[in-house]
Amino acid sequence: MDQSTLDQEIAVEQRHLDRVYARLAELRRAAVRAERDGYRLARVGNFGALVERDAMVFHAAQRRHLLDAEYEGLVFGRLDLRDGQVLYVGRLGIRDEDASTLVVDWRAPAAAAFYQATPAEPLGVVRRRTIQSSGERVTRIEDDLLDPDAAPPEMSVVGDGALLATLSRTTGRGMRDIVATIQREQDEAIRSPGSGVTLVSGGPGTGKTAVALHRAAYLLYADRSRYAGGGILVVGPSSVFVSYIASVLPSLGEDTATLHSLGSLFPGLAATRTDPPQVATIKGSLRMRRVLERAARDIAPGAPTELRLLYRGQLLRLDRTELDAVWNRALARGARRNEVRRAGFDGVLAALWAQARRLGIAGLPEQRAFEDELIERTDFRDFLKAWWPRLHPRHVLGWLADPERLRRYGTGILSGSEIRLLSQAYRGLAADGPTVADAALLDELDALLGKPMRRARPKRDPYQLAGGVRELSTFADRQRAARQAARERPEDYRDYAHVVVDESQDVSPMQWRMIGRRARLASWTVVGDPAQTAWTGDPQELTRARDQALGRRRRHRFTLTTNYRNSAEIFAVAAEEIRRVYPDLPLPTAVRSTGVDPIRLVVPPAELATSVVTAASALLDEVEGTVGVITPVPRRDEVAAWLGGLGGERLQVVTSLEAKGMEYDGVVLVAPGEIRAVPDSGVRTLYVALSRATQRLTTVDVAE
Ligand SMILES: Nc1ncnc2c1ncn2[C@@H]1O[C@H](COP(=O)(O)OP(=O)(O)OP(=O)(O)O)[C@@H](O)[C@H]1O
Repeated sequence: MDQSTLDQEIAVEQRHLDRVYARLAELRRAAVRAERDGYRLARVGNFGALVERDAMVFHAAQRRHLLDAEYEGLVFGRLDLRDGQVLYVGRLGIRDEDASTLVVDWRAPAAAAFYQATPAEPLGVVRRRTIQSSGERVTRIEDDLLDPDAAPPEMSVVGDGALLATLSRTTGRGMRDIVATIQREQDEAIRSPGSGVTLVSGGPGTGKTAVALHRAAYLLYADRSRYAGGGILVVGPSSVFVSYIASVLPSLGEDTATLHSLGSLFPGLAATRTDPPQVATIKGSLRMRRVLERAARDIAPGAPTELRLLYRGQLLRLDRTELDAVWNRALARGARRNEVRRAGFDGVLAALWAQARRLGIAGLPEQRAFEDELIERTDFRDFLKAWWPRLHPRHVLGWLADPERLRRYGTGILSGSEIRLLSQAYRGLAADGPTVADAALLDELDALLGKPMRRARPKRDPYQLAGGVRELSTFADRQRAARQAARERPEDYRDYAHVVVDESQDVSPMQWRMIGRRARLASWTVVGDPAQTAWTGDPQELTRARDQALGRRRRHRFTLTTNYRNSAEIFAVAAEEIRRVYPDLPLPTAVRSTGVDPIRLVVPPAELATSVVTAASALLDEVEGTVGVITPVPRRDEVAAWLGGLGGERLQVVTSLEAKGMEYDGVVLVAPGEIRAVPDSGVRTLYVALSRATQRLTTVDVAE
């Protein structure tokens, strides 16, 4: 391919891009005009005009926001079809003044061929072109000739593959969007039906996360009113991971999805602390539900065990047995304790009334008046509050820190050694706060305790200012408030229209229940890789819990087979590791080779610190992007201290568990032997850690 042909082809695409950006500028001006007209309308001053203005300004502002957000790389593809038609594919659809199509949205059916056409099945596409640009300038084009027989003689074909070019680029701190280079098997999963459950599996680096996020964007495009209305919830394993992927959805023009880590799904919690694997396994087991059921019905610590009241000179007394009888009656048949407090109180009043009658107290009024009299008394009200307090799940979780209570709740459900382990783990609860696994237990307790009866607080209206005027001062405020209103749902919102679960192999049975509570009306996308699981509990229990959450919805299965992340040299090391436990596991194929083998160091314990620091500095010099230092869980803080602030923003220290789903250009893996030695899940966790790097991997092991 000579330079002049390439220049000519680039010039052709530049002309189209110029037209698109000129049209974009026009559309943007129109949006600004609509906003201005909206404000003018406000001067009319009546209420109807104000409401109309709100709507007009909001839509215009939204449109303008979208046009601004999608500015970079707006057009990234071109299809030359057999019938001579040319289609441009981009981040959003744009029409010319005469309604002819300038750009097709990548999610539209017409754009599907861009991702699905292959030489074996060209789907009417003769040439597929990927266009890269910077600002408004075309910088590079790459072609695939899919149907040579149908190509007109003057058609030129340039470049040597957009995919590999994208893959060799360095990574920033966030995940990149791959909208220009989505591959066919990925596209099929992205566009699978919105209903039911879409299950996507595949080895490390096969694009499961990328697919899940692009699918969320696709669903929002395909049926905006349904998915933006109900909302899409994306659940990832850790907060490190959630901040890593958070950049992708806005870059796809979507900021309406809600992202949560497993530790932040329970309202008001942002747990990042993890438990040792054996403890996490106990906390994740469905048996915990039965343990929590017992706790949720138990008397609160320090609650009075009898009631004594002096009434008109006579002692009224309910002893423990009588109180327990009232308690059990009120809590019969699965009633939820916070919701039946009133029934408990009524039971106490009824028992006292019966006693007063038996005692034949002189001047006893009617039952109603007797009860009113007691309820007025502070000592009686204090008793009720202490005997049947309104409980938050955190209170009840806190009871598990008392070894005697835990033993009582766990007997016959957990083994003696499990109770001891759990008891030890909960010793730190008050000081360190709940762990990630506790989030699911809090959520379970919330379901068991029920909602306390409270008067509902009026919901805040983002447009409402003091004095009841629906007004906002500036345009920026209005835009921010409107976007926030779309995203901000009540803290315990549960009616999502779609739920995406990433790294699903690490969701414990109790966590499946927690997610399931938010997905009763939802369709699902579930992505994961069983070979990367850290779960060490009963696999059947895990399947059962997952199936229960997913219900009877129809399942659509997809498998991804190409590893786009690791160089072939790096993935070979990871593959060797996982083969120890799964000799026959089908593994993905890594498409890219760097010609650089990973470095394996083994050093005496005293030299570990200096070796890790040296290796990290070397990688910071060698790669342009990020370096991850992955450590065994107990060593994280120690290793972070060795490294000080080395590398600044470019370097991140994470544990082998936090590394899940993450990606770095260079990885230093500290003490892989210690990660492998963790019972049951060690090899799988090491496999995850070994498959995080795109360019360089150095492992630093400790000599025995
Ligand atoms: N079609 C593609 N074009 C370009 N890059 C891609 C493509 N598919 C995936 N990638 C890149 O490959 C890397 C791995 O993708 P991703 O993290 O989604 O994989 P994963 O299957 O979730 O991995 P893991 O299971 O190891 O966490 C990312 O950098 C992603 O951007």
